[in-house]
Amino acid sequence: MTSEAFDLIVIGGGSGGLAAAIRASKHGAKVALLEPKELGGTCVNTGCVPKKAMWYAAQMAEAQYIAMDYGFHDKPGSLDWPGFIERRQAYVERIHAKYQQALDTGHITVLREYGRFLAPGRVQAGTRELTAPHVLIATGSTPNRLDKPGFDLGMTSDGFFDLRACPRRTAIVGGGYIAVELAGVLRALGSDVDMYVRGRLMSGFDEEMAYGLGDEMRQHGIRVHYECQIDAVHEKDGVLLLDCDRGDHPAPYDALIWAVGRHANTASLDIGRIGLVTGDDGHVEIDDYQNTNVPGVYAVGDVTQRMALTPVAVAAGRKLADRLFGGKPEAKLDYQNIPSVVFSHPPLGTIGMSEQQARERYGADVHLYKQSFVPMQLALAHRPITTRFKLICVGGDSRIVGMQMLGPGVDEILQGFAVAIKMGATKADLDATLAIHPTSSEEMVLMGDRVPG
Ligand SMILES: Cc1cc2nc3c(=O)[nH]c(=O)nc-3n(C[C@H](O)[C@H](O)[C@H](O)COP(=O)(O)OP(=O)(O)OC[C@H]3O[C@@H](n4cnc5c(N)ncnc54)[C@H](O)[C@@H]3O)c2cc1C
Ligand SMILES: NC(=O)c1ccc[n+]([C@@H]2O[C@H](COP(=O)([O-])OP(=O)(O)OC[C@H]3O[C@@H](n4cnc5c(N)ncnc54)[C@H](O)[C@@H]3O)[C@@H](O)[C@H]2O)c1
Repeated sequence: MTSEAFDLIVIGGGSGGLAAAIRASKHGAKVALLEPKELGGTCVNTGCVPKKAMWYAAQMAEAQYIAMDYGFHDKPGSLDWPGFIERRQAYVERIHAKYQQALDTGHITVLREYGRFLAPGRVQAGTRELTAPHVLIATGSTPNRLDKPGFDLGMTSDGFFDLRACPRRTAIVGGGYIAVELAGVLRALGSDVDMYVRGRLMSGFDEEMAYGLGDEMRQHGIRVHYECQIDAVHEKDGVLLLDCDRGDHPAPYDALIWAVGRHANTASLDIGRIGLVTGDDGHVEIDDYQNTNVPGVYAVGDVTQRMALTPVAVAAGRKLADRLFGGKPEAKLDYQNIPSVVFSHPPLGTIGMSEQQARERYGADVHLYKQSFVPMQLALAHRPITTRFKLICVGGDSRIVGMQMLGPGVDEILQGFAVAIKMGATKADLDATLAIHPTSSEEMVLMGDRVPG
């Protein structure tokens, strides 16, 4: 086996790995990147990008009904699903090409192979052996399936992206990001959707917002079954039947989607050889600087299970490259106040703490401001989707420690407020900002008195 020396070996060409490799090459490092599949990883190929494309299609489907309410008399049409998938895939391929170009510009050696540790600074890639003082694990995660009878009859989010038509009736198991997002998309595109949720929707999110989302999803025609587990799945006459622990006998389905979390991709890495420490659920343990327990071996992104979001993987990868090669020995990602949007129907935006987390940390010092309203666009259409804004504040100066929003448009509203919160904004800073009228976002700077309690 020939051996080639690099400054950095990156294992995984998804969001985190690409960001680290490209940034390190800009700092002059000689980099090898290992990726056996398409460039871009989960986000580009089976995550954010195709998901958002489907979400946009779903928004278009809904807009047709709003347009009819406004007096446009055309009948709503249904999506040319295969045609749209082609358009979606063409967009994804443009992203692949852009990544390839950036890798070429950085003179990064790309090997379309799985990486496997031979020793801490030695990695096998097919028939080649690579060495480097620094190795980054950025191998991401894979969707879970539960281990119960008939469970292989269902698909995961990966399978959803392979669909070539809208299933007539869909069951979704899970109540997290992927479950609520796919439920909203499928419903809007014409599927009859049931959700089976072990506890509540979006656990870890602000409870009031999560139940608010459940209410809106119900209004949207999605049946949400709370505190319900599926024990087995059967196929009969071409349809899927579920056994539910509550003894219900749900209707037959054409498709079943498992959205029950993801596990870290470490199996292919042979981490036993280097004594890498992983957590109970298999994720790679890291410190604040993305160091693992093995000197010279780092990890970023979903494989660490620390806020499994693309911008987090990207920022962690870039900070690490800056620290190792960019003369910034203290560079690290600040994991506080990371904004996130769930592309549900309607979307849910969050930054900072939920009310429950704030009360646990600050007790009686927590106070709230709330606003709810029907957005003008929908009031005109007689579609009473309620937008909910909630500010979670602490202290005499009402410093904002959490901002929660649920409603149409919040996916684009949150980012600007996230800047303010990162800068330490107080309620008085919002009050001092003039409204942009008439918008939904203006309600965030027009909130009245504290909510009692
Ligand atoms: C359906 C869905 C929707 C999502 N939507 C959003 C969203 O809207 N916004 C958002 O911020 N996040 C979203 N996410 C999460 C986001 O996709 C991930 O957080 C992000 O892709 C993580 O990047 P990563 O680099 O850690 O891993 P990945 O992007 O998964 O990349 C890991 C790469 O490593 C490769 N690999 C694995 N093992 C090896 C090996 N041994 N050798 C070499 N290569 C290997 C894999 O092939 C893969 O390409 C979504 C995820 C899903 C599943
Ligand atoms: N818009 C976005 O930014 C976006 C979108 C999709 C995914 N993501 C990221 O990807 C990650 C993975 O998404 P996800 O939806 O798979 O995970 P998740 O952690 O958000 O949700 C997992 C769900 O599965 C349920 N679950 C787990 N084990 C179960 C069991 N044994 N039986 C029944 N239910 C069970 C949980 O209760 C939870 O409702 C997310 O945490 C998020 O970080 C982000």
